[in-house]
Amino acid sequence: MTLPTIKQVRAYTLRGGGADYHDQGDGHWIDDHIATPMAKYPEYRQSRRSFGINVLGTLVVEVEASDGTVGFAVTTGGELGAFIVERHLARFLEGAKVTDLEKIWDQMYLSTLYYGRKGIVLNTISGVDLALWDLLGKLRQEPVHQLLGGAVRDELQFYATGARPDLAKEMGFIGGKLPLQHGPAEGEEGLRKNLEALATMRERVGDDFWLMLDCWMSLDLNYATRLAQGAHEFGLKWIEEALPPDDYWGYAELRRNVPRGMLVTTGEHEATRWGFRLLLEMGCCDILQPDVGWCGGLTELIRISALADAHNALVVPHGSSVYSYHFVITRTNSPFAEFLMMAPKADEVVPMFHPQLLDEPVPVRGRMRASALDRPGFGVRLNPECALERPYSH
Ligand SMILES: C[C@H](O)[C@H](O)CC(=O)C(=O)O
Ligand SMILES: [Mg+2]
Repeated sequence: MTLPTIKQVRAYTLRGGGADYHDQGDGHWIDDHIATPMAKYPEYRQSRRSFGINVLGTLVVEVEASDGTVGFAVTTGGELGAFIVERHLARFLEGAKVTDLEKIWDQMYLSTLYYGRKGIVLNTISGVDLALWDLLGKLRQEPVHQLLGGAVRDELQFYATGARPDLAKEMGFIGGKLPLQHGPAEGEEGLRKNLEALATMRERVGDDFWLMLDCWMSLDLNYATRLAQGAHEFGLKWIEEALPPDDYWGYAELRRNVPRGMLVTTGEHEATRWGFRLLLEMGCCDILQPDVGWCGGLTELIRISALADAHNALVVPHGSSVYSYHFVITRTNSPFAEFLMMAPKADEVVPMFHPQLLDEPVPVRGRMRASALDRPGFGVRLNPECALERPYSH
């Protein structure tokens, strides 16, 4: 079978929610006094947008094949990502075979090593990689999960991240992950409020519903240990991203410190097989949470997942909508998935990358049939009502 070659790569930016899911308006739960590493500065405590959590915006990568078929993907990356795609990475794609995913990944990664390795560069490489998978699926008229080896179960099960696990329970999710609101700078009173919020939620959801805390890199080892110990009586299932992502040593110690049965999870701000290898070999966590749009894309996630499996660790990707759904359904060591509640009050299910994608599937009663993913590529379209800008070209 002769497949076309890659004719052109284009990068666009988009604002307003979607892949940069922190880019929301006022009154959204996701920006309401959430503990962050910046919360030690009181002026940046109430809102994450105040310190720039939404400065990047969405990056849209389009890859057009010589027969006119277009694959695309969205991730967090905005104008910086667009520059990297247009002025640097495009050269490794244009003229290449559409099946050259491994070679293209290797060239993108190696050629950016001198300024890349993690962060925005890996977000961008992920976006290009996901657009290539989408293109390949469209050309072969197969969903990406089929290209990955096929579904290992009939449906996905989701836990929900948001301010209202009690409503998530009513909506059929298997668990709820609350954002931690107070960091160490808010002292003993903050710690008490954090535990009270968990206790209140436990009371509302009853004993059998999973409750987790997302600490978004905001704590230190001592505080995280005390929080975990205090949270044990309220049945906390896992403590997530308690420490800054570079503190591998702290995570290893936290994992030894937490009460028996409580899990330590992290990885949404980690990238590549080498970053995850550190987390695994140092015994930092029980569940790895790579974001498919940030960790190096699907091509890299396949490697991360195999490495995790050999260490008996689960992989439950962070957010990332369809890019995560197509992966999780194909892996036995990814038994469930995350759903980020993007409704401002976390009181209804809206597509995670709303409004940027059309045909984005959503969980119904906390579940998604594999058949909901049975369209070519990732099965989504760009919403033509969202205004694309192309800041650079080549
Ligand atoms: C709620 C968290 O602070 C963050 O916005 C999302 C996240 O870390 C997660 O979904 O996990
Ligand atoms: Mg998280």
